[in-house]
Amino acid sequence: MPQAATILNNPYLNKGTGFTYEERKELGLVGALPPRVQTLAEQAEQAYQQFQRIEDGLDQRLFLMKIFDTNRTLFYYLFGQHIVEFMPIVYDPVIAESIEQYSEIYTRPQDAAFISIDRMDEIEDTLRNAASGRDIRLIVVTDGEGILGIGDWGVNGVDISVGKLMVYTAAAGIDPAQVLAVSLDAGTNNEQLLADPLYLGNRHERVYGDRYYEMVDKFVAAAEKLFPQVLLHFEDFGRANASNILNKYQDKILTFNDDIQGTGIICLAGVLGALNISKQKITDQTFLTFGAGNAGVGIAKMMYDELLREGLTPEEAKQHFYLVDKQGLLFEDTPDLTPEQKQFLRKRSEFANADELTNLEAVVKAVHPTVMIGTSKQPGAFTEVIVKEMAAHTERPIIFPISNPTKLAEAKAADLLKWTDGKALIGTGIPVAPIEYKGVTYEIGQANNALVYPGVGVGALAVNAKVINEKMLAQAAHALGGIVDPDQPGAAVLPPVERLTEFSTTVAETVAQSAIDQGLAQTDLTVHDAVQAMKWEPKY
Ligand SMILES: NC(=O)c1ccc[n+]([C@@H]2O[C@H](COP(=O)([O-])OP(=O)(O)OC[C@H]3O[C@@H](n4cnc5c(N)ncnc54)[C@H](O)[C@@H]3O)[C@@H](O)[C@H]2O)c1
Ligand SMILES: O=C(O)C[C@H](O)C(=O)O
Ligand SMILES: [Mn+2]
Repeated sequence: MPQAATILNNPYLNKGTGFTYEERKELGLVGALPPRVQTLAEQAEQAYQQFQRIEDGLDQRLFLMKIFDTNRTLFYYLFGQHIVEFMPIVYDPVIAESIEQYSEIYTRPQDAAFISIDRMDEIEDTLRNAASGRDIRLIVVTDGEGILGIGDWGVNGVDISVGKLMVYTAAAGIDPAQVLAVSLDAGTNNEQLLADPLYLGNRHERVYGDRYYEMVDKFVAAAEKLFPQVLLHFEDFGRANASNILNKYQDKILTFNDDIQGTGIICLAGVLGALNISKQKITDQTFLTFGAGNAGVGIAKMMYDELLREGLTPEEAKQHFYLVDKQGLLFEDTPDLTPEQKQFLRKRSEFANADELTNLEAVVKAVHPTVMIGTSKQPGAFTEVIVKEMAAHTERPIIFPISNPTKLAEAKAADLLKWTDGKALIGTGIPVAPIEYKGVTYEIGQANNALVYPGVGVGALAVNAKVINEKMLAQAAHALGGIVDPDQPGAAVLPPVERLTEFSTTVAETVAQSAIDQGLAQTDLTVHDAVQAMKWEPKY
């Protein structure tokens, strides 16, 4: 291929009209671009004007992806300038639409690595080819089985890996040339995809069990071999596999599961922020988690560990938790429990009406939660009756309906404020604009793991941490909670997305310091220098 085309088609190298005349001469680009040389700021302004002419969210995303595909510096410059506006388009909730339509609207692989369970001998080549000589430090991998709350989307799920990585760079500044999105295609049980002639993944049912774990093992081994300093971020795996994978690798390699641990930290941070506002203690709270899957149990575990750190015994701490799933309140004799759910079961003898506790309303009446978190994928499950019942027994109910995307949220923030007369302390999965209620402007915290995983990952990478452990995660949660101004009327329980880059640095430094303090870091740099050294800036 002639040199001009090679450069102009490489998004890591291409500056488009940003190439100076000298560069054009040097690189063999003379005449291959319109004559005018633009600055990055001018290119961004032109792109933003085009963006503003597009109305539909998915079309806006496709436009931004076109820039991502052609000029990654321009993409991140633009993203950095419009972070609040672009987050819901590049990431959740619009990313859900792009995943559902991935095969139909596919144009480019976006540098992802596509691993197939049917070709396990090609795993190493796959990673090597997708990396194309890049020094990979961060992989976001998904098998697409539990995409947000929308279920099994097979290979289409790769978009969540691409999207999560975009947020990493925008928030914590990791060099986009050092990241790799990976799809593990074990098949899909999504009938719609299996019947879709355009579906781009393996057209067979999902493989579980030994062969599945053999694929994961081979992927992990190949990734560690090719990229010895890599962090493996697992995203949107199904409930049956996610914890098994985490438990298998978390003490051996640098890895974490975002849905279990990232979500746990952001919810702990949100609860700490809420308690700063209500001036209450975490040890006085009663936690109800509705939807006890990856996120739900991960959240309960993070809160439970916090109660232990506050000095409660395991027995005392457990008394603060109630898990509710499809079966209702989870008891010791409830059928079909997952191993993770078994950490937080209740005894039927605690209740006079245990057999009636098969739905959320009955459980809320019986246990009077002060913190209620929704990770159930059941839209509208936090009804007016339930929320009013909760609010009748606690001054400032902490309510986080965080199922994604928008259509799956357990409640809308505006309704929660109305039903509790402005008392609810709210966290939502997707961004929500400020809400006026009785003369107060309520800022709504976004309890989405995106506010915290970039800092955690980059902090761990910055000091070459050997593992990511509970202590680092807890300290990350506290670092975020501390950024809230609790005395402002209508204050949010979490810091605003417009300060994402600032608090991602705080989280990164906290995690890096924690790794050093625990003797788990491998660096000679100071924390500040190490985190700064990870930072890539979009500039020519
Ligand atoms: N805001 C965030 O940062 C964040 C992070 C992770 C997950 N989530 C959201 O949480 C939701 C769950 O994700 P996950 O990864 O835990 O999925 P999961 O499949 O592991 O868990 C979902 C749980 O909900 C339960 N459930 C299903 N129907 C129910 C019902 N009628 N009543 C009660 N429980 C029911 C399932 O049995 C399962 O245990 C998704 O919508 C996801 O988008 C949000
Ligand atoms: O992707 C998100 O928006 C958050 C979370 O990881 C989820 O699965 O919903
Ligand atoms: Mn997720």
